[in-house]
Amino acid sequence: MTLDPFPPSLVLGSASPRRLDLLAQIGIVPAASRPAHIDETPRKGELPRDYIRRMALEKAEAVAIGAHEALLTADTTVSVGRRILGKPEDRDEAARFMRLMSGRRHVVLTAVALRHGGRTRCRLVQTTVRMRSLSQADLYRYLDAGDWRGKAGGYAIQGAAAAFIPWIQGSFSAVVGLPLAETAAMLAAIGVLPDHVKGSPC
Ligand SMILES: Cc1cn([C@H]2C[C@H](O)[C@@H](COP(=O)(O)OP(=O)(O)OP(=O)(O)O)O2)c(=O)[nH]c1=O
Repeated sequence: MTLDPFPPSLVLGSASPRRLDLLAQIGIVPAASRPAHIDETPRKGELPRDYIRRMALEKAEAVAIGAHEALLTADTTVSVGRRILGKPEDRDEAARFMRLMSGRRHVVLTAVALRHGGRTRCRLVQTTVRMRSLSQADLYRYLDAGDWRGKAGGYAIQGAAAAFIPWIQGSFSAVVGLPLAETAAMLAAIGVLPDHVKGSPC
């Protein structure tokens, strides 16, 4: 592989500590984090796939970058049929979301956008997740712990909710917020490589 001697400096357009941790897992350390603040309200009748792509792209437009920087943004949402379940506003909404997912499959969609040199690339990754039936006690115990805050659909597969999820098909890292295989490939295409690759002899 020919390595670009001047790869762009990576900016993570996110406030999510999970996205930073996921990037670190594959040896990518952004030079800066600049969260994107956008209105995340779905449009009337907007389909989940259209919505999630629009969110990642709007985040990619909302953050200013320099000529030698590349911007990575992402958005994760849960969909049950055509319904979009974003981050719950409060505990009651989280309870409604969990009841809707209990005992059935739902889809987690994550879109990743990468803006660099006047061009924006976007990838959408879909993962199907099965949640077992939740008893009232399961639900209340989970909600009391507060892990629903700031998570699409009101749960975190990387936390205690793992006990409710016997099966997924797709990308675990995408459910947590960033599909690592796809993101690594997008970054490699513009010369942003993991630390362990940068240091290796040719
Ligand atoms: C379904 C699920 C979502 N999530 C998280 C990933 C995302 O951080 C969050 C969905 O909200 P997002 O709007 O995608 O991201 P964010 O608000 O956390 O951060 P930013 O917009 O600044 O990038 O839900 C989990 O951590 N675990 C899960 O199992």
